[in-house]
Amino acid sequence: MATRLRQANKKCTVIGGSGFLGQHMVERLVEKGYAINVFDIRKGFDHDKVQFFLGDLCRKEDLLPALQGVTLVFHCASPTPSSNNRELFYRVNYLGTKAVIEACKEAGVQKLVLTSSASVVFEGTDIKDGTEDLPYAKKPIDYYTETKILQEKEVLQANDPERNFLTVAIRPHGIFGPRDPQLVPILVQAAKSGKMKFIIGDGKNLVDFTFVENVVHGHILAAEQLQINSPLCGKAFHITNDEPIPFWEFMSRVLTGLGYEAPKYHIPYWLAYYLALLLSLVVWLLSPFVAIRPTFSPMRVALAGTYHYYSCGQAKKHMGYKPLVSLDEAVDKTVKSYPHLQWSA
Ligand SMILES: NC(=O)C1=CN([C@@H]2O[C@H](COP(=O)(O)OP(=O)(O)OC[C@H]3O[C@@H](n4cnc5c(N)ncnc54)[C@H](O)[C@@H]3O)[C@@H](O)[C@H]2O)C=CC1
Ligand SMILES: CC(C)=CCC[C@@H](C)[C@H]1CC[C@H]2C3=C(CC[C@]12C)[C@@]1(C)CCC(=O)C[C@@H]1CC3
Repeated sequence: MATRLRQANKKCTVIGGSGFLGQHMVERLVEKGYAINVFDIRKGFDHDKVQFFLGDLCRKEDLLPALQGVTLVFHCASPTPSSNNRELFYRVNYLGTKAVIEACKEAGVQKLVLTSSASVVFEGTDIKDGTEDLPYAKKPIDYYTETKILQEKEVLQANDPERNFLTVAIRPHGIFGPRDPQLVPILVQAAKSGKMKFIIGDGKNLVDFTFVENVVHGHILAAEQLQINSPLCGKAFHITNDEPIPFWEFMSRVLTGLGYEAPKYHIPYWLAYYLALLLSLVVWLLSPFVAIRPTFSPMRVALAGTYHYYSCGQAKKHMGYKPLVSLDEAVDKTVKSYPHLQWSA
């Protein structure tokens, strides 16, 4: 009987479990002895200890079978930020998250851990050691962030100890690591096409890049510490590597690690920003005739040329969080995991 209860307590569902973060979450949860359901629109991998449920999280009837007998749900699904599809972000991140909450309540789930994003407070201007009490961005930098704000608010408001339904949001920033389909592949693509020659601004702006295993650790700690009356209930927590690094130093380390040249010419921030604005205007004017998605966008210039690093003091205090993998080790592991992206003459 005791074993059955323990097993039920360790059964969880990872929504978005086929994605980059989701798959790393699943691997760690398996190591920790959890029984796992993955819910996703696609099957990203195979694992004999994982049960897959394919469906759209916007549909409660798709979700319910994946939540039966489950006490804990991690929600780390989202359309990819680069899709820039307003309607899709709104539907999946906002309406879909409402469906997740309803389905969790209906299925008797007790804990919901959302993967939010530190960018919910970022408006394109400097943030140094930002804490969780910064207000949500009034002018979010893109549609993705706009709907991450709506999503986070919805999840935190759903916290309801009286009905034994507890929620918490984790706000990571700049997740990287093996199998990331975004950061390293986009950078390498840019380097290959000769677009990584310029440092935007003076190159001193500090940014958080967070190794995926640390992000996973933060999520699991949050889930395990989320109890009635705990300070986690209905709150958001930054999870970072706690080692902010100049944005361009990080880019250079990844690029040189893979055998590409580091950017070396400086371009003033304002010039880069206005060039990117001009380029988006041209892209917009041409949009009836041709669809172009430029690497160089005002949003990316803002991410690359401003300070944006966050304090994870609250996670340390209330969850006992401490990054497991240092930035040096993390960059090393990441670079080694992309042998196919190494420069070759
Ligand atoms: N990658 C990063 O640097 C950061 C990511 N985040 C958040 O972390 C979470 C995970 O991100 P990644 O793993 O990088 O993204 P990803 O794109 O690798 O994974 C997202 C997963 O969600 C699934 N999904 C999308 N729409 C769905 C739907 N309608 N129904 C069911 N599944 C659906 C996708 O199939 C995919 O497997 C997201 O919520 C993202 O907003 C937050 C901060 C930074
Ligand atoms: C810090 C953070 C939130 C990182 C994750 C996002 C990254 C996937 C992109 C954010 C800024 C992007 C960017 C480029 C590549 C991809 C990012 C690092 C460029 C370096 C690509 C080449 C350029 O034209 C400049 C871009 C600046 C921003």
